[in-house]
Amino acid sequence: MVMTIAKGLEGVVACTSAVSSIIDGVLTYRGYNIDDLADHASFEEVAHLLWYGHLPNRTELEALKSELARHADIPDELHQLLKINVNNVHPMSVLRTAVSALALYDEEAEDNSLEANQRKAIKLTAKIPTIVTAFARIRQGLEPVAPKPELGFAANFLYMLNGQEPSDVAVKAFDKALVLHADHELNASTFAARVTTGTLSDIYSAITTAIGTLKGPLHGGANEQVMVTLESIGSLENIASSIQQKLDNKEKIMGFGHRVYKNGDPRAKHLREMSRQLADQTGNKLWYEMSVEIEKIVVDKKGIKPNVDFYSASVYTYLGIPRDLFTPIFAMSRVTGWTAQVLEQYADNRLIRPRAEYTGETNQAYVPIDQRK
Ligand SMILES: CC(=O)SCCNC(=O)CCNC(=O)[C@H](O)C(C)(C)COP(=O)(O)OP(=O)(O)OC[C@H]1O[C@@H](n2cnc3c(N)ncnc32)[C@H](O)[C@@H]1OP(=O)(O)O
Ligand SMILES: O=C([O-])CC(=O)C(=O)O
Repeated sequence: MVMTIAKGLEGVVACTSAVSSIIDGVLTYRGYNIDDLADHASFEEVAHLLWYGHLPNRTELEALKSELARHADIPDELHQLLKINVNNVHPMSVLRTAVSALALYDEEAEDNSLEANQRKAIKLTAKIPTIVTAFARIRQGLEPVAPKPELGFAANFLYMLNGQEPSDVAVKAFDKALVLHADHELNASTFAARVTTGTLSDIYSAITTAIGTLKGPLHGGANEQVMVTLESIGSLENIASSIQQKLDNKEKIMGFGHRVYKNGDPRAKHLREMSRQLADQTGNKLWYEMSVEIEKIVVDKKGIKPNVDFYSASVYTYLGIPRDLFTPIFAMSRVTGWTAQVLEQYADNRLIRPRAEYTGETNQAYVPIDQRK
Protein backbone atom coordinates (compact mmCIF):
# COMPACT_ATOMS: atom_id res chain seq x y z
CA MET A 1 0.00 0.00 0.00
CA VAL A 2 1.44 3.39 -1.01
CA MET A 3 1.01 5.98 1.70
CA THR A 4 0.97 9.69 0.87
CA ILE A 5 1.54 12.15 3.67
CA ALA A 6 -0.46 15.36 3.99
CA LYS A 7 1.15 17.10 6.96
CA GLY A 8 -1.57 18.82 8.95
CA LEU A 9 -4.02 16.93 6.67
CA GLU A 10 -3.84 19.90 4.29
CA GLY A 11 -6.13 19.43 1.31
CA VAL A 12 -7.49 16.10 2.60
CA VAL A 13 -11.27 15.69 2.29
CA ALA A 14 -12.18 13.60 5.34
CA CYS A 15 -15.99 13.55 5.18
CA THR A 16 -19.04 14.94 3.44
CA SER A 17 -21.12 17.60 5.16
CA ALA A 18 -24.29 19.56 4.45
CA VAL A 19 -23.83 21.97 7.37
CA SER A 20 -21.40 24.62 6.15
CA SER A 21 -19.20 25.09 3.11
CA ILE A 22 -16.21 27.13 1.97
CA ILE A 23 -16.16 27.20 -1.81
CA ASP A 24 -13.95 29.66 -3.70
CA GLY A 25 -13.56 31.71 -0.54
CA VAL A 26 -17.32 31.98 0.05
CA LEU A 27 -18.64 30.72 3.40
CA THR A 28 -22.19 29.42 3.65
CA TYR A 29 -24.24 27.85 6.45
CA ARG A 30 -26.66 25.35 4.89
CA GLY A 31 -26.30 27.21 1.58
CA TYR A 32 -26.95 30.70 2.98
CA ASN A 33 -24.13 33.16 2.37
CA ILE A 34 -22.54 34.31 5.63
CA ASP A 35 -22.88 37.94 4.45
CA ASP A 36 -26.69 37.63 4.35
CA LEU A 37 -26.84 35.84 7.68
CA ALA A 38 -24.52 38.38 9.33
CA ASP A 39 -26.65 41.27 8.10
CA HIS A 40 -30.09 39.81 8.74
CA ALA A 41 -30.22 36.73 10.98
CA SER A 42 -30.13 36.46 14.78
CA PHE A 43 -27.89 33.91 16.47
CA GLU A 44 -30.91 31.82 17.48
CA GLU A 45 -32.09 31.70 13.84
CA VAL A 46 -28.63 30.51 12.83
CA ALA A 47 -28.59 27.85 15.54
CA HIS A 48 -31.93 26.57 14.24
CA LEU A 49 -30.60 26.60 10.68
CA LEU A 50 -27.49 24.61 11.63
CA TRP A 51 -29.35 22.04 13.75
CA TYR A 52 -32.52 21.47 11.74
CA GLY A 53 -31.42 22.47 8.23
CA HIS A 54 -33.85 25.35 7.66
CA LEU A 55 -34.41 28.89 8.91
CA PRO A 56 -37.16 28.87 11.54
CA ASN A 57 -40.59 30.40 11.10
CA ARG A 58 -41.78 32.61 13.98
CA THR A 59 -43.32 29.73 15.94
CA GLU A 60 -40.19 27.59 15.58
CA LEU A 61 -37.95 30.49 16.59
CA GLU A 62 -40.00 31.25 19.70
CA ALA A 63 -39.98 27.55 20.63
CA LEU A 64 -36.20 27.38 20.30
CA LYS A 65 -35.71 30.58 22.30
CA SER A 66 -37.87 29.28 25.11
CA GLU A 67 -35.99 25.94 25.15
CA LEU A 68 -32.67 27.81 25.34
CA ALA A 69 -34.02 29.94 28.21
CA ARG A 70 -35.47 26.87 29.99
CA HIS A 71 -32.08 25.12 30.02
CA ALA A 72 -29.85 28.11 30.88
CA ASP A 73 -29.48 27.26 34.57
CA ILE A 74 -26.52 25.17 35.73
CA PRO A 75 -26.44 22.75 38.69
CA ASP A 76 -25.52 24.26 42.10
CA GLU A 77 -22.59 21.85 42.37
CA LEU A 78 -21.13 23.39 39.22
CA HIS A 79 -21.07 26.79 40.90
CA GLN A 80 -18.91 25.18 43.59
CA LEU A 81 -16.59 23.80 40.92
CA LEU A 82 -16.28 27.28 39.39
CA LYS A 83 -15.01 28.57 42.73
CA ILE A 84 -11.91 26.39 42.46
CA ASN A 85 -9.58 28.93 40.94
CA VAL A 86 -6.42 28.17 42.84
CA ASN A 87 -4.04 28.30 39.90
CA ASN A 88 -5.48 31.34 38.14
CA VAL A 89 -6.67 28.87 35.57
CA HIS A 90 -7.68 29.96 32.06
CA PRO A 91 -11.46 30.28 31.50
CA MET A 92 -11.20 27.84 28.58
CA SER A 93 -9.86 25.19 30.97
CA VAL A 94 -12.72 25.97 33.33
CA LEU A 95 -15.21 25.71 30.49
CA ARG A 96 -13.72 22.41 29.29
CA THR A 97 -14.00 20.90 32.77
CA ALA A 98 -17.46 22.34 33.45
CA VAL A 99 -18.88 21.07 30.14
CA SER A 100 -17.46 17.64 30.88
CA ALA A 101 -19.06 17.80 34.35
CA LEU A 102 -22.48 18.70 32.87
CA ALA A 103 -22.74 15.11 31.65
CA LEU A 104 -22.89 13.95 35.27
CA TYR A 105 -26.12 15.88 35.78
CA ASP A 106 -27.83 14.88 32.54
CA GLU A 107 -29.81 11.67 32.85
CA GLU A 108 -29.77 11.23 29.07
CA ALA A 109 -26.00 11.79 28.79
CA GLU A 110 -25.44 8.27 27.43
CA ASP A 111 -28.50 8.21 25.18
CA ASN A 112 -27.17 8.52 21.64
CA SER A 113 -30.54 8.71 19.89
CA LEU A 114 -31.06 11.64 17.50
CA GLU A 115 -33.80 13.15 19.68
CA ALA A 116 -31.70 12.99 22.86
CA ASN A 117 -28.68 14.45 21.06
CA GLN A 118 -30.78 17.30 19.63
CA ARG A 119 -31.94 18.08 23.17
CA LYS A 120 -28.36 17.93 24.44
CA ALA A 121 -27.23 20.35 21.70
CA ILE A 122 -29.75 22.88 23.07
CA LYS A 123 -28.77 22.21 26.68
CA LEU A 124 -25.06 22.64 25.95
CA THR A 125 -25.65 25.87 24.02
CA ALA A 126 -27.93 27.22 26.75
CA LYS A 127 -25.56 26.45 29.63
CA ILE A 128 -22.20 27.59 28.24
CA PRO A 129 -22.93 31.35 28.65
CA THR A 130 -24.06 30.72 32.23
CA ILE A 131 -20.82 28.86 33.00
CA VAL A 132 -18.59 31.48 31.37
CA THR A 133 -20.25 34.46 33.06
CA ALA A 134 -20.57 32.77 36.46
CA PHE A 135 -16.85 32.02 36.43
CA ALA A 136 -15.99 35.54 35.24
CA ARG A 137 -17.92 37.01 38.18
CA ILE A 138 -16.88 34.49 40.84
CA ARG A 139 -13.18 35.15 40.17
CA GLN A 140 -13.82 38.87 40.80
CA GLY A 141 -15.51 38.08 44.11
CA LEU A 142 -18.98 38.83 42.66
CA GLU A 143 -22.14 36.74 42.82
CA PRO A 144 -23.16 35.05 39.54
CA VAL A 145 -26.18 36.66 37.88
CA ALA A 146 -29.01 34.25 37.07
CA PRO A 147 -30.10 34.10 33.42
CA LYS A 148 -33.12 36.23 32.48
CA PRO A 149 -35.50 34.10 30.37
CA GLU A 150 -37.04 37.09 28.57
CA LEU A 151 -33.69 38.18 27.11
CA GLY A 152 -32.31 36.83 23.84
CA PHE A 153 -29.12 34.75 23.79
CA ALA A 154 -26.68 37.61 23.10
CA ALA A 155 -28.34 40.05 25.52
CA ASN A 156 -28.48 37.42 28.24
CA PHE A 157 -24.74 36.79 28.05
CA LEU A 158 -23.91 40.50 28.43
CA TYR A 159 -26.50 40.82 31.21
CA MET A 160 -25.10 37.84 33.16
CA LEU A 161 -21.55 39.15 32.69
CA ASN A 162 -22.17 42.72 33.85
CA GLY A 163 -25.28 42.45 36.02
CA GLN A 164 -27.10 45.09 34.00
CA GLU A 165 -29.07 44.98 30.79
CA PRO A 166 -26.89 45.88 27.78
CA SER A 167 -27.61 48.62 25.23
CA ASP A 168 -29.27 47.70 21.93
CA VAL A 169 -26.06 48.63 20.11
CA ALA A 170 -24.03 46.20 22.22
CA VAL A 171 -26.57 43.40 21.79
CA LYS A 172 -26.70 43.85 18.02
CA ALA A 173 -22.93 43.82 17.66
CA PHE A 174 -22.48 40.82 19.94
CA ASP A 175 -25.26 38.88 18.24
CA LYS A 176 -23.61 39.46 14.86
CA ALA A 177 -20.26 38.26 16.21
CA LEU A 178 -21.97 35.07 17.40
CA VAL A 179 -23.54 34.54 13.96
CA LEU A 180 -20.12 34.93 12.31
CA HIS A 181 -18.50 32.29 14.55
CA ALA A 182 -21.21 29.61 14.51
CA ASP A 183 -19.76 27.10 12.07
CA HIS A 184 -16.81 26.70 9.75
CA GLU A 185 -16.61 23.45 7.81
CA LEU A 186 -13.92 21.05 9.01
CA ASN A 187 -11.86 23.36 11.25
CA ALA A 188 -9.61 21.71 13.86
CA SER A 189 -12.08 21.72 16.78
CA THR A 190 -14.95 20.40 14.66
CA PHE A 191 -12.71 17.71 13.24
CA ALA A 192 -11.67 16.78 16.79
CA ALA A 193 -15.33 16.56 17.82
CA ARG A 194 -16.00 14.31 14.82
CA VAL A 195 -13.06 12.06 15.73
CA THR A 196 -14.50 11.57 19.22
CA THR A 197 -17.99 11.02 17.79
CA GLY A 198 -16.54 8.55 15.28
CA THR A 199 -15.83 6.12 18.13
CA LEU A 200 -19.55 6.37 19.07
CA SER A 201 -18.67 8.14 22.28
CA ASP A 202 -21.22 10.62 23.71
CA ILE A 203 -21.86 14.24 22.74
CA TYR A 204 -20.47 15.68 26.02
CA SER A 205 -17.18 13.92 25.29
CA ALA A 206 -17.16 15.30 21.74
CA ILE A 207 -17.79 18.89 22.87
CA THR A 208 -15.22 18.61 25.65
CA THR A 209 -12.71 17.49 23.00
CA ALA A 210 -13.70 20.43 20.78
CA ILE A 211 -13.29 23.00 23.56
CA GLY A 212 -9.80 21.71 24.33
CA THR A 213 -8.92 21.99 20.65
CA LEU A 214 -10.39 25.46 20.14
CA LYS A 215 -8.30 26.77 23.06
CA GLY A 216 -4.97 26.70 21.20
CA PRO A 217 -3.57 29.98 19.81
CA LEU A 218 -3.32 28.62 16.26
CA HIS A 219 -7.12 28.19 16.34
CA GLY A 220 -9.73 29.98 18.50
CA GLY A 221 -7.19 31.06 21.10
CA ALA A 222 -5.78 33.52 18.55
CA ASN A 223 -8.45 36.14 19.36
CA GLU A 224 -7.10 36.59 22.89
CA GLN A 225 -3.55 36.70 21.54
CA VAL A 226 -4.50 39.47 19.10
CA MET A 227 -5.47 41.61 22.09
CA VAL A 228 -2.22 40.68 23.83
CA THR A 229 -0.39 41.95 20.72
CA LEU A 230 -2.41 45.19 20.56
CA GLU A 231 -1.88 45.89 24.24
CA SER A 232 1.81 45.11 24.15
CA ILE A 233 2.39 47.38 21.13
CA GLY A 234 0.27 50.00 22.88
CA SER A 235 0.39 52.88 20.36
CA LEU A 236 0.21 53.66 16.66
CA GLU A 237 3.83 54.88 16.65
CA ASN A 238 5.19 51.52 17.87
CA ILE A 239 3.41 49.37 15.29
CA ALA A 240 5.84 49.41 12.36
CA SER A 241 8.90 48.48 14.43
CA SER A 242 7.08 45.86 16.54
CA ILE A 243 5.56 44.07 13.58
CA GLN A 244 8.86 44.19 11.70
CA GLN A 245 10.61 42.70 14.71
CA LYS A 246 8.07 39.87 14.92
CA LEU A 247 8.45 39.14 11.21
CA ASP A 248 12.26 39.19 11.50
CA ASN A 249 11.98 36.72 14.38
CA LYS A 250 9.70 34.53 12.24
CA GLU A 251 6.91 34.95 14.81
CA LYS A 252 3.35 34.43 13.63
CA ILE A 253 1.25 37.59 13.73
CA MET A 254 -1.86 36.51 15.60
CA GLY A 255 -5.15 36.89 13.74
CA PHE A 256 -3.54 36.57 10.31
CA GLY A 257 -3.41 33.68 7.88
CA HIS A 258 -5.71 30.77 7.30
CA ARG A 259 -5.39 27.18 6.13
CA VAL A 260 -8.28 27.49 3.66
CA TYR A 261 -8.66 31.20 2.80
CA LYS A 262 -5.73 32.53 0.90
CA ASN A 263 -7.52 35.66 -0.38
CA GLY A 264 -9.05 36.73 2.89
CA ASP A 265 -11.61 35.48 5.40
CA PRO A 266 -15.13 36.68 4.44
CA ARG A 267 -16.02 37.16 8.13
CA ALA A 268 -13.20 39.65 8.76
CA LYS A 269 -14.78 42.54 6.83
CA HIS A 270 -17.90 42.38 9.02
CA LEU A 271 -15.83 42.44 12.20
CA ARG A 272 -13.65 45.27 10.87
CA GLU A 273 -16.76 47.37 10.20
CA MET A 274 -18.17 46.52 13.65
CA SER A 275 -14.88 47.54 15.21
CA ARG A 276 -14.96 50.85 13.30
CA GLN A 277 -18.51 51.59 14.43
CA LEU A 278 -17.84 50.68 18.05
CA ALA A 279 -14.66 52.80 18.02
CA ASP A 280 -16.83 55.76 16.94
CA GLN A 281 -19.52 55.02 19.48
CA THR A 282 -17.17 54.55 22.42
CA GLY A 283 -14.92 57.46 21.39
CA ASN A 284 -11.89 55.18 21.79
CA LYS A 285 -10.43 54.72 18.32
CA LEU A 286 -7.05 53.34 19.39
CA TRP A 287 -7.71 49.60 19.04
CA TYR A 288 -9.47 50.01 15.70
CA GLU A 289 -6.84 52.32 14.24
CA MET A 290 -4.01 50.11 15.46
CA SER A 291 -5.70 47.06 13.93
CA VAL A 292 -6.10 48.80 10.56
CA GLU A 293 -2.43 49.81 10.61
CA ILE A 294 -1.26 46.29 11.51
CA GLU A 295 -3.41 44.89 8.70
CA LYS A 296 -1.81 47.29 6.19
CA ILE A 297 1.70 46.31 7.23
CA VAL A 298 1.12 42.53 7.33
CA VAL A 299 -0.66 42.55 3.96
CA ASP A 300 2.09 44.73 2.48
CA LYS A 301 5.05 42.79 3.86
CA LYS A 302 3.72 39.21 3.86
CA GLY A 303 0.61 39.24 1.66
CA ILE A 304 -1.25 37.55 4.52
CA LYS A 305 -4.77 38.74 5.41
CA PRO A 306 -6.69 38.95 8.69
CA ASN A 307 -8.86 36.02 9.76
CA VAL A 308 -12.01 36.00 11.93
CA ASP A 309 -9.96 36.38 15.12
CA PHE A 310 -8.24 39.64 14.21
CA TYR A 311 -10.98 42.27 14.42
CA SER A 312 -13.08 40.27 16.89
CA ALA A 313 -10.45 41.19 19.51
CA SER A 314 -11.12 44.93 19.28
CA VAL A 315 -14.88 44.35 18.91
CA TYR A 316 -15.03 42.40 22.19
CA THR A 317 -12.77 44.92 23.91
CA TYR A 318 -15.09 47.77 22.88
CA LEU A 319 -17.95 45.72 24.34
CA GLY A 320 -16.11 45.69 27.67
CA ILE A 321 -15.34 41.96 27.64
CA PRO A 322 -12.11 40.80 29.36
CA ARG A 323 -9.67 39.35 26.84
CA ASP A 324 -9.43 35.88 28.37
CA LEU A 325 -13.18 35.46 27.71
CA PHE A 326 -12.79 35.94 23.95
CA THR A 327 -12.16 32.25 23.24
CA PRO A 328 -14.94 31.04 25.58
CA ILE A 329 -17.25 33.36 23.59
CA PHE A 330 -16.06 31.67 20.42
CA ALA A 331 -16.99 28.31 22.00
CA MET A 332 -20.37 29.71 23.07
CA SER A 333 -21.22 30.28 19.41
CA ARG A 334 -19.31 27.39 17.80
CA VAL A 335 -21.04 24.82 20.01
CA THR A 336 -23.96 25.11 17.57
CA GLY A 337 -21.77 24.11 14.63
CA TRP A 338 -19.95 21.45 16.63
CA THR A 339 -23.19 19.80 17.70
CA ALA A 340 -24.76 20.09 14.22
CA GLN A 341 -21.72 18.31 12.76
CA VAL A 342 -21.61 15.75 15.57
CA LEU A 343 -25.22 14.83 14.73
CA GLU A 344 -24.23 14.55 11.08
CA GLN A 345 -21.32 12.27 12.05
CA TYR A 346 -23.58 9.95 14.09
CA ALA A 347 -26.01 9.76 11.18
CA ASP A 348 -23.39 8.40 8.78
CA ASN A 349 -20.56 7.21 10.98
CA ARG A 350 -17.31 5.50 10.21
CA LEU A 351 -14.42 5.37 12.67
CA ILE A 352 -11.87 8.10 11.83
CA ARG A 353 -8.47 6.49 11.92
CA PRO A 354 -5.74 7.71 9.56
CA ARG A 355 -2.24 6.23 9.28
CA ALA A 356 1.20 7.48 10.29
CA GLU A 357 4.39 6.81 8.37
CA TYR A 358 6.83 5.31 10.85
CA THR A 359 10.18 7.13 11.12
CA GLY A 360 11.53 5.59 14.33
CA GLU A 361 14.16 2.94 15.01
CA THR A 362 13.79 -0.55 13.53
CA ASN A 363 15.05 -4.05 14.37
CA GLN A 364 15.86 -3.25 18.00
CA ALA A 365 17.06 -6.18 20.10
CA TYR A 366 15.37 -6.46 23.49
CA VAL A 367 17.88 -6.03 26.37
CA PRO A 368 16.85 -7.28 29.87
CA ILE A 369 16.62 -4.42 32.39
CA ASP A 370 19.71 -5.31 34.47
CA GLN A 371 21.88 -5.39 31.34
CA ARG A 372 20.89 -1.88 30.23
CA LYS A 373 23.32 1.04 30.55
C1 LIG B 1 -10.59 30.63 13.99
C2 LIG B 1 -9.28 30.23 13.46
O1 LIG B 1 -8.80 29.20 13.83
S1 LIG B 1 -8.58 31.26 12.34
C3 LIG B 1 -6.81 31.02 12.60
C4 LIG B 1 -6.39 31.58 13.91
N1 LIG B 1 -4.95 31.46 14.11
C5 LIG B 1 -4.12 32.51 14.01
O2 LIG B 1 -4.50 33.64 13.74
C6 LIG B 1 -2.67 32.23 14.32
C7 LIG B 1 -1.74 32.82 13.27
N2 LIG B 1 -1.87 32.12 12.01
C8 LIG B 1 -1.25 30.93 11.79
O3 LIG B 1 -0.52 30.40 12.64
C9 LIG B 1 -1.49 30.21 10.46
O4 LIG B 1 -1.80 31.14 9.45
C10 LIG B 1 -2.61 29.16 10.58
C11 LIG B 1 -2.34 28.20 11.73
C12 LIG B 1 -3.96 29.82 10.80
C13 LIG B 1 -2.69 28.38 9.26
O5 LIG B 1 -1.59 27.58 9.23
P1 LIG B 1 -1.08 26.77 7.93
O6 LIG B 1 -2.16 26.60 6.95
O7 LIG B 1 -0.43 25.54 8.47
O8 LIG B 1 -0.03 27.74 7.29
P2 LIG B 1 1.49 27.84 7.70
O9 LIG B 1 1.64 28.09 9.16
O10 LIG B 1 2.22 26.67 7.11
O11 LIG B 1 1.86 29.18 6.95
C14 LIG B 1 2.22 29.26 5.55
C15 LIG B 1 3.28 30.38 5.43
O12 LIG B 1 2.70 31.63 5.80
C16 LIG B 1 3.33 32.16 6.96
N3 LIG B 1 2.30 32.61 7.88
C17 LIG B 1 1.07 32.08 8.05
N4 LIG B 1 0.40 32.75 8.99
C18 LIG B 1 1.22 33.73 9.41
C19 LIG B 1 1.08 34.73 10.37
N5 LIG B 1 -0.03 34.84 11.08
N6 LIG B 1 2.12 35.56 10.57
C20 LIG B 1 3.26 35.45 9.86
N7 LIG B 1 3.44 34.50 8.93
C21 LIG B 1 2.44 33.64 8.71
C22 LIG B 1 4.10 30.99 7.57
O13 LIG B 1 5.21 31.43 8.32
C23 LIG B 1 4.48 30.21 6.35
O14 LIG B 1 5.56 30.85 5.73
P3 LIG B 1 6.76 29.99 5.08
O15 LIG B 1 6.11 29.20 4.00
O16 LIG B 1 7.70 31.02 4.62
O17 LIG B 1 7.29 29.11 6.18
O1 LIG C 1 -11.51 26.78 9.61
C1 LIG C 1 -10.46 26.94 10.26
O2 LIG C 1 -9.41 26.31 10.04
C2 LIG C 1 -10.43 27.89 11.40
C3 LIG C 1 -11.52 28.89 11.37
O3 LIG C 1 -11.48 29.87 10.67
C4 LIG C 1 -12.71 28.63 12.20
O4 LIG C 1 -12.78 27.58 12.85
O5 LIG C 1 -13.61 29.48 12.23
